[in-house]
Amino acid sequence: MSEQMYSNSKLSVAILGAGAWGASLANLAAANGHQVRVWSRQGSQIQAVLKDVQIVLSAISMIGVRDVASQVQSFPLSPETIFVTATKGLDPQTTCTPSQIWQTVFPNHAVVVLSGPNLSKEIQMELPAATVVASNIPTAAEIVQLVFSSGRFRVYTNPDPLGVELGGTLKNVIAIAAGVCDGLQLGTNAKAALVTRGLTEMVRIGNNWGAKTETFYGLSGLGDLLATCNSPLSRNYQVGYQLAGGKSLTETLANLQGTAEGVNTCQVLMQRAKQQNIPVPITEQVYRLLQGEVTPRQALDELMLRDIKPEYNY
Ligand SMILES: NC(=O)c1ccc[n+]([C@@H]2O[C@H](COP(=O)([O-])OP(=O)(O)OC[C@H]3O[C@@H](n4cnc5c(N)ncnc54)[C@H](O)[C@@H]3O)[C@@H](O)[C@H]2O)c1
Ligand SMILES: O=P(O)(O)OC[C@H](O)CO
Repeated sequence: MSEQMYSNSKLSVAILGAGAWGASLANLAAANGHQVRVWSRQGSQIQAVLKDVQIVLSAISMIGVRDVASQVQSFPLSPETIFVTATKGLDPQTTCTPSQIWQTVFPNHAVVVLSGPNLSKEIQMELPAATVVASNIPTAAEIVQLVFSSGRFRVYTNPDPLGVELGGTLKNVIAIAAGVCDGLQLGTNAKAALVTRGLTEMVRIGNNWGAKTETFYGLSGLGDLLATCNSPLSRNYQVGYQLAGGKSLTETLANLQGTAEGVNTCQVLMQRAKQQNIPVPITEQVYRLLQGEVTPRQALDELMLRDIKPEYNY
């Protein structure tokens, strides 16, 4: 496949998942003149949506990715079909990322990760935004870049799909902590410290996984961390904010519109951090808060009263 071949052509795109993010991405591709079909488990037959498509984009919540990938596997697709994953989560059974699941199920296809500071409500309002598409196969990322790029959605390519994917996934846990920080009215200094040390924690986990440090300082890492930690539109931020206000996790999730992936991601991360011996103090306090083991104030004290140490181990 070549980018040249695709640059002026209108592609056939299947979007799996008709939630907030799937619908927004469908609108962006359709606005560029591509033929877009959307599938959701409540609606049309998956077979009809997949027929003759060149791109399959998944915006399914993490909980459904493995099942949907194996459903897709039972239908014939051209070997040229590119898979794009826009899910920000980790598989609880294997700790795999969504792209690792898609690549395992479709080992001979190109897989592209799409991730960035992309609060879907703002994108639906046609406000300007930027994102990143990353793949081990650069031409596949370039094709996906062309499908979604427009005057209101600027798409960058990146050669580190794991780093791009982990940035979008790990920041959700820090966004829960940021919601707690604002809910407790801890101030701007505290928030700056939390987000900065949160980024350090993301880099530490990402490096252990094999991702590149510099990717976390780009749009899909720092960019998405800033967007999610500073916006009440973020479901993950909302979870932390409600917990700080004294609501239980069950009550908070019952009233939440859409998916807050950070809740599940936090459990998976703790499991992996323990196995790999990675220090993750913020994630650990978010985990204990979600488990009901500490109050938001106790979690804050635990973080502040750890042994003092250098900022970096150079
Ligand atoms: N909303 C955003 O601003 C945004 C932006 C970027 C990335 N994301 C990521 O995209 C993913 C989806 O987010 P969303 O906001 O669209 O969530 P949502 O809750 O609005 O929609 C989730 C979609 O996944 C489907 N789904 C859920 N469980 C399923 C299952 N078991 N089998 C099949 N389908 C299932 C739902 O039917 C729905 O179509 C999440 O991983 C999220 O982190 C969201
Ligand atoms: O609503 P959230 O917390 O899932 O965040 C949405 C996006 O990930 C922001 O980029």
